[in-house]
Amino acid sequence: MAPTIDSSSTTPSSNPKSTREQIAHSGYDNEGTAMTTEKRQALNLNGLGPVAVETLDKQKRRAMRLLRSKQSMLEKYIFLAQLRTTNIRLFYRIVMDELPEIAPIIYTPTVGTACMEYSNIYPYLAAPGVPDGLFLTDDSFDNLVATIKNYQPVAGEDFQPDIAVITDGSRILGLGDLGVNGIGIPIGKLQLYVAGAGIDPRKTLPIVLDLGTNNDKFRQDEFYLGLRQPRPADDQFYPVVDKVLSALHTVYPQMVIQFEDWSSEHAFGLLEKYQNKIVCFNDDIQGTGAVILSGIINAIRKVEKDDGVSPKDHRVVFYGAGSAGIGVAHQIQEYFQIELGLSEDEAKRLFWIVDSKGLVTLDRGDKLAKHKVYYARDDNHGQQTKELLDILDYVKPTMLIGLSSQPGAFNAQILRRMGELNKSPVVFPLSNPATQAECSFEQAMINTDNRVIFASGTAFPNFKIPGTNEVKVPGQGNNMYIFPGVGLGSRVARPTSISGGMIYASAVALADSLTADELAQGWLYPSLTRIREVSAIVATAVVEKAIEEGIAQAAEVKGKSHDELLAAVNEHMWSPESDTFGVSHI
Ligand SMILES: NC(=O)C1=CN([C@@H]2O[C@H](COP(=O)(O)OP(=O)(O)OC[C@H]3O[C@@H](n4cnc5c(N)ncnc54)[C@H](OP(=O)(O)O)[C@@H]3O)[C@@H](O)[C@H]2O)C=CC1
Ligand SMILES: CC(=O)C(=O)O
Ligand SMILES: [Mg+2]
Repeated sequence: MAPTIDSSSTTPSSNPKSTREQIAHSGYDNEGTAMTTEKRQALNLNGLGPVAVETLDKQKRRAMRLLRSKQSMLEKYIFLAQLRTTNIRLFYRIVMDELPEIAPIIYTPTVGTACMEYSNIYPYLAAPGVPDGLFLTDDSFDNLVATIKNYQPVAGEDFQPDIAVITDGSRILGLGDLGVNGIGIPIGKLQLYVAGAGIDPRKTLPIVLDLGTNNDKFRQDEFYLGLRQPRPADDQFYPVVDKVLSALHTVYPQMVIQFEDWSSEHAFGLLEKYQNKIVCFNDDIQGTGAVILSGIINAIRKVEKDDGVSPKDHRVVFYGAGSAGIGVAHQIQEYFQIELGLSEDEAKRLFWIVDSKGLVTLDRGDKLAKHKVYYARDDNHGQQTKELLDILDYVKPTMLIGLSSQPGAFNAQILRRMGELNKSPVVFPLSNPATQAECSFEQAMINTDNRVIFASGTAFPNFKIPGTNEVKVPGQGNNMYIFPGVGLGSRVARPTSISGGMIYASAVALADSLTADELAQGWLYPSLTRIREVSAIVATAVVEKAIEEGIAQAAEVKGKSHDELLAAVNEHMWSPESDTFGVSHI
């Protein structure tokens, strides 16, 4: 509990030092210039700042002016990170009000730069004594439990997290193995949980499991802050992860765990092992699968309406066969089976998967990773195709989906070919951050005579069609539209596990969440400015599916109508104004 303050009096606290320290060490308690004169007196802060008492809105306008004056995106990231640890309320007011401007700073693409630089900037990000993430490594079970309990973001307040995002830093966006520097990703994802789905910031737990790194450059960098050792082999890796997850589950049995940016060689195995044991999901496999299915549903509807293409006539090339590519393929396949009535075999035959060695086939001669085998083609008659252009000529796809982290892979020739093959080619270069994207929106527009149906993982600028006043807005196919709603829905329904049905329901709900105006503009995804409304829709669908499947444990959701569930979901949402933040409620 926070130090007790007599709310009926303005007498200085009997222990002013501890109160001051608490404010200095907690962005949850510090209101900065918004603190009333009465509170300042009660906390014995007289003379420790200028007299002005400001509104949150005025604080926000000043902070935005300073933020916009910063030259580089990394400086903006650092500024916001510092703001977050010194004044949480102001930070989230800004993130929520200005999400389209702030998301590219706290999330992709800048979070990628911040992770690359994390060891250089870490000491300057947080206020002294304020933890901004939990750093775990291989240890005994008892020590892990003690370390987990040691993470208390608000001094003296009982910490009961709703959601943890955990990475081992082995595949950070499309930037590879960044070791302990990967902590920036769970931090950024959880900020979107707060801004996008109203998860209480005091109930979020960002975790990096530092088991070393295979990034030689980092291991030799004098400023690198993680363990300077190679990553363990699988016979060591899996037992350590098991111990860590058991410790987390022991301390916080109700907490939802989101796996994030684990290398594909482990991501599938971990999901398979834990998805029915603990309440967890893998964002790169399932969150990405759902968000891209949602965009594809709207693309299918659009080309059917505009060009008369039958949904069953789509052929999809996946460029990239990692956790994201295969996760997306499975999710779209489910749609083809459920909504279009195709058999499993018919649906799966509409997909061609490409990895670094070319088209994935059963007779290619190499040992395929387990997650690729299901989609490996057996109808290639011995022919192996390596180049993407040849693959396009062979498959004649209607859709090209990039999850390869290969910048420029969708070059002018590839894009032109997609434009020749289709009236409205669907091209999704989804790799992150923007430096890793397979192509930009501008390139896709120019090389398809502006006919492309487009979504990218990182937001690209709008495109003004030359010689006209028409401005086209690119879609952003990023799992940030899904994971906040899945987490919130799981928090509300308290399911025994997060089922495939719940993930599928989240995708369909997102696809159906666009307004008539958004659809009329040809958008595939809703505006980010509506993220809370959209997350509530997604979360409600998740809760309803959990109830339908009989796995929801929360008694209060059972027997409720759709509107009642939507209201219950909205009631769960935290907002900066509704929070009194420890000592500030005097
Ligand atoms: N938009 C979004 O919401 C999301 C985007 N992503 C992005 O997706 C990307 C991939 O993530 P993930 O699947 O986990 O990563 P992986 O590294 O596991 O997968 C990358 C895949 O791309 C393949 N690849 C590499 N080079 C080539 C090449 N020259 N030609 C064809 N294929 C190639 C790899 O082949 P091989 O198997 O042979 O090595 C591998 O199958 C990342 O950039 C990530 O940021 C991820 C999640 C969400
Ligand atoms: C968005 C995301 O999760 C990724 O690029 O890994
Ligand atoms: Mg990810």
